[in-house]
Amino acid sequence: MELAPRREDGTVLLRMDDAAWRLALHPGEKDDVAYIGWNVPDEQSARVMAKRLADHGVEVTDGTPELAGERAVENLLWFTDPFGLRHELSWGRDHRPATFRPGRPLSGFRTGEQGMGHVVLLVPDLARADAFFSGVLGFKLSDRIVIDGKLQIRFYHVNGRHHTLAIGEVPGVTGLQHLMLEVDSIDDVGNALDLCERNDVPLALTLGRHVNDLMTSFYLHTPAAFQIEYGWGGIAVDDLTWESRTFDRFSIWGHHQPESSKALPPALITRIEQA
Ligand SMILES: Cc1ccc(O)c(O)c1CC[C@@H]1C(=O)CC[C@]2(C)C(=O)CC[C@@H]12
Ligand SMILES: [Fe+2]
Repeated sequence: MELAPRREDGTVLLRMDDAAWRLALHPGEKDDVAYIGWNVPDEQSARVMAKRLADHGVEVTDGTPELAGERAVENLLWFTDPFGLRHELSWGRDHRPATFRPGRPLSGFRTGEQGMGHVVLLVPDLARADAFFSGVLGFKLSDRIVIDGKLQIRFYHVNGRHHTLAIGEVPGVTGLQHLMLEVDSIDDVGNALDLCERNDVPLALTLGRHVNDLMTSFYLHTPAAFQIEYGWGGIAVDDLTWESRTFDRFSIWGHHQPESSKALPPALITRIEQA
């Protein structure tokens, strides 16, 4: 990623394409996800969503000019999901054509119509999450993974990307499990693997290929209690013809947990609910 100028409060802004920035790292007391930004086409789209949320008893707050400036968007509104995670619906994102300079010459992220990538959230109640994200917000189911008769993960799309949101159920846990970033070249995945090895960045899962989106990827531990999945070659879905499927495993091959990773703090998950 490319560093944008650092803010006075210490916030680090990272660029992946010609958007002003895509990822913000804020200094804070604890490792947590402060907000998840969802860019929608225009204010009208956001208002339609706000009405649906309000009809379901969810409090929706309008952004302020200050907040919009911080997020580099025309404006936004925000709400919290049933598990307390903050989501922001924004429109009119600041765009700087032909300004992105990748850190490595071959690099390029697959964003555009498929957005920034995907997030995987962990929640204690997947049925409740599905009622909210699918039932209220309109995320479309792509696939499910059921292992040993137990539903584990639901994958949702909102554009051509196979999943922009996936949700796994883990009792007592709420938070961001990983952020997936997709690159245009398999060589970038290999180069990133080499860089992790050279810089002692611990892998969470080795190179592998997923059963559903056919993404070839690996997972690394960030210092901030979530993982990054770095991948290439995911399939696109066409909403008009897509039929959701159910799988009994995560991967076609690979995605093993390295021995060295087993010694790290378990899962490194952001937010553990109080009993
Ligand atoms: C199975 C799968 C398909 C596509 C993806 O982009 C993807 O990240 C995954 C893996 C999801 C992930 C995992 O492999 C390890 C166990 C995890 C962390 C969970 O508990 C929820 C998400 C799971
Ligand atoms: Fe993923």
